[in-house]
Amino acid sequence: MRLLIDVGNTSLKAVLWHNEQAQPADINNLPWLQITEVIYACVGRSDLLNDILVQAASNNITCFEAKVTKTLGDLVCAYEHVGNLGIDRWLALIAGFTLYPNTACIVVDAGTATTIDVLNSEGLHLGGWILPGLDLMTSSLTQNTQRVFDDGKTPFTNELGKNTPNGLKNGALVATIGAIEQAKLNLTAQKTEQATQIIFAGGYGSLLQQQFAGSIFDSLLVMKGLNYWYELTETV
Ligand SMILES: Nc1ncnc2c1ncn2[C@@H]1O[C@H](COP(=O)(O)OP(=O)(O)OP(=O)(O)O)[C@@H](O)[C@H]1O
Ligand SMILES: CC(C)(CO)[C@@H](O)C(=O)NCCC(=O)O
Ligand SMILES: [K+]
Repeated sequence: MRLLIDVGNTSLKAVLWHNEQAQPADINNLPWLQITEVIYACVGRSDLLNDILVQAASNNITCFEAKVTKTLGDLVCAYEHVGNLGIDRWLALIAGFTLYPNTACIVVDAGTATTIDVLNSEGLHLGGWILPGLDLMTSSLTQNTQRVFDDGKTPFTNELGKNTPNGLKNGALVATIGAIEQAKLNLTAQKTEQATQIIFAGGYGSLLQQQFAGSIFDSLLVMKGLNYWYELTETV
């Protein structure tokens, strides 16, 4: 089985991949005797990995760090400086491209930040945007104003706000929805015949998915991307 690790800005996530399925991994009690390789990606604090990489080395298990490259098969990165693109974004794109071949995709990863990446049906990454995540949007407002407050119980909805927490929470949600709508325009401009697949991942992915008919939420998107990255990179 494979150990897959995604180090983000808020948390480190790990799963064990076995028989095409993900199992939860307890990073304090890993089944080293059964692990065949470690594949990891990091946009956050790399020191969080130290302990695991040392344990892997002492068990003679090879570790692979996923990196962004200009191309991976038919997938082409939009960035000129590919090393600047977050590896989590690249992995989510790899997963989108592999799960929905020949389909234009908008890939949205909604965690600490919300990233929106646009991929045409040929595998060309057209680029994307980085927005503050929903919590960062609201906390930056409550922390930098005197009178904007959250009550800790108001949900995010797309309705007009009629009190301050509603205005705050819904403002963050509709800003994010609006950006996804804007992303769609970049694909219709490309005369794509097929419908665009919108794919959500991340802590707020499920909430956002409910705003877009026909879209999907995949909590394992980045992990699947890690697996595909490894398989596609090894066979090249
Ligand atoms: N059901 C949920 N489970 C986990 N997080 C949730 C949930 N609903 C909302 N969130 C929010 O999602 C965010 C966490 O998302 P996620 O785990 O995708 O990324 P992250 O670890 O914060 O980001 P990064 O990958 O940069 O570390 C937090 O802001 C959290 O409040
Ligand atoms: C935007 C985040 C923080 C999202 O996790 C990550 O993808 C990242 O650190 N990206 C680097 C900047 C970029 O993607 O252009
Ligand atoms: K993330």
